[in-house]
Amino acid sequence: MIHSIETILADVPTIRPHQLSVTTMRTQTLVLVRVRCGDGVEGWGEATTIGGLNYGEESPESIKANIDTHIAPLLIGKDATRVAAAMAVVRKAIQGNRFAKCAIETALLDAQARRLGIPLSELLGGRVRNALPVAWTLASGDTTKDIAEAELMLELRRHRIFKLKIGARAVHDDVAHVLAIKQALGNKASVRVDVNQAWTELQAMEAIAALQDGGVDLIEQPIAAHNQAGMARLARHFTVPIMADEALQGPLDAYRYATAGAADVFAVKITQSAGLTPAAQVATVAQLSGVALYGGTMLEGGIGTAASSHLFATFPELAFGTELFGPLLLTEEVLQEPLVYQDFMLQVPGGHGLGVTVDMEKLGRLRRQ
Ligand SMILES: O=C(O)/C=C\C=C/C(=O)O
Ligand SMILES: [Mn+2]
Repeated sequence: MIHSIETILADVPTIRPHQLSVTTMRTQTLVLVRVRCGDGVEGWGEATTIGGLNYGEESPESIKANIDTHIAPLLIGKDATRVAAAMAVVRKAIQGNRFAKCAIETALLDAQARRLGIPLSELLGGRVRNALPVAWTLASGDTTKDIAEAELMLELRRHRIFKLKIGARAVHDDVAHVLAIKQALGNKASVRVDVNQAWTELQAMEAIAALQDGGVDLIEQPIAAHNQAGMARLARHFTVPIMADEALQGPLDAYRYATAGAADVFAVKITQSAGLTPAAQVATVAQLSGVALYGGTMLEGGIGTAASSHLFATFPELAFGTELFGPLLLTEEVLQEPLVYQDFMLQVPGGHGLGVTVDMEKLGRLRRQ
């Protein structure tokens, strides 16, 4: 049975400032959940988010408080081998708190997969691939630095798909920034943008026309998450694919977006979907409705990145790859063995459960006491 649930916060500096339209990150606060079971098996999950409360409505501190106070007590003593039943109790009793729910479900599924001696992916329907393409985000805030960084990533054969964070500057300046990078990289790389909701629909109409002409391959969440009708107009108006990210807070949003034709692509995020199971439902809605898929990140460390990789490995189609580079943005590694990134791909861990192990000595030094 479930013996204990511990939520650990660890502040890790990023390798460089990471500028989004909603915040500039210099550290990432990892939110790790450790579940220990009566049979000695333990499972891990992650609920890391971006910029405190700048990006979403849960913060590391609120996630820990709500797990410790409201969620863990529901689960202590429950049967650890019946994950769906345990999560049904949580989903019935707890409103919202999607990131917290994801970390709990991941930890329970990690433990159960370890108990069964199989990789987590095989508990999620089974993987169809062992490696995933991984994009890199250029977000230093300086066009010249971004171009140099992209050239380095190409040379290292680590990334050839680049996502540019824009929306903080004037539309004209952002467009010039993106086109300069696309110009510099040519067809050696795919260049995409993520606006993180920053534009009005009118700004998006003007900017996306220029980006489409400039050879940009994907436009992520250009306008407010609540403006579904606007996203549908943009998706119909442009040939460049429009991707929904913040708009997708679970399978019901996916269903509404798919039936309204409000996006060409869905960014699947396990935390934003409130868990691996609902994230799989988001992907199924996409597959059934002809919406393409992209594996998103919340800049998690190794635990959340591994969990996402196990789920994304089960998707029959993953037309736009993933952005599972979170650990590469951090200056400290919390896993005993880092995830393997090579030949522009992330290797989906083998082994039992998540297939990774936390370095407790390292985490002990990084965690908030
Ligand atoms: O910040 C990054 O580099 C990647 C993704 C983060 C959030 C998002 O996709 O909105
Ligand atoms: Mn995004």
